[in-house]
Amino acid sequence: MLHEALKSDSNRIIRIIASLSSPLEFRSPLIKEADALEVRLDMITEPINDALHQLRNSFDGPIILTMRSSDEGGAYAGGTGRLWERISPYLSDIDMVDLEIRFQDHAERIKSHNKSVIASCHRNDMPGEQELQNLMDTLHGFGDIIKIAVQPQNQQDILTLLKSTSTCPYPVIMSVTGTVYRYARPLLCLFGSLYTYCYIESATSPGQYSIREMQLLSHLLTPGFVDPWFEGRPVRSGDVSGFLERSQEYRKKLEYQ
Ligand SMILES: O=C1C[C@@](O)(C(=O)O)C[C@@H](O)[C@@H]1O
Repeated sequence: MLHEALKSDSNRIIRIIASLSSPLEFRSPLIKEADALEVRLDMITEPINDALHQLRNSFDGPIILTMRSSDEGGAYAGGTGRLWERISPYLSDIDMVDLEIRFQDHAERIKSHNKSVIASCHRNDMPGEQELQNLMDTLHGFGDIIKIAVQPQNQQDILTLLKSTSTCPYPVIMSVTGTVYRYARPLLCLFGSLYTYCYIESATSPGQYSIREMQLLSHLLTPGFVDPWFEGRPVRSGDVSGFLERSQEYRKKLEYQ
């Protein structure tokens, strides 16, 4: 069980959205270890009013409602006309709605219900730097947070994504689709992406890490978890006495069971 100290550590900058594709996952003990939850309504066939209400009462982080279109990797083929009837019954128990560009006309109505909009775009290719910037501007036109998931083709694309994320003028979630460059998922958080998506029991997109895997990556990659050996001063000139005790104390707080 992830030690609470790990989740509460303000240094942890790789924050996890657990993407849920079945109400059975709502009852997982791992739910509490996510920073936010995404309910993939397009992948759920039965009504979830009661299950979502119970989830709302048991989870204190943001809950996102997503209806991913079949054109962008999801299972929803109902078009924009039916979207409102599908999502409106659940608005009282969620905080944000993920809206693709094709559904942007619903943004103001969602905001009028005091819900935030994650304006999203998912592509199986890799846009250039300028196209990425234009896409960010388009998404910012209707979203409180922008989200872009693209498929890098080479390491240069990864550098482009990291640079675009780190210079993005808006609150951004940047992700990669596919498995070849999945390692970029946690790195994008180190360069400014607000969250990375993971799964609890079944992946909702190729290349996703499980929440357990991402917790470990978050622990190992987040600057606050680097051994306090240097503590900002070179070992040679610093007084290294007490390092072992300090690092053992530090590690005690972060023990995994
Ligand atoms: O947009 C995203 C990111 C995602 O596609 C992923 O690659 O992890 C998973 C989706 O559920 C989510 O809505």
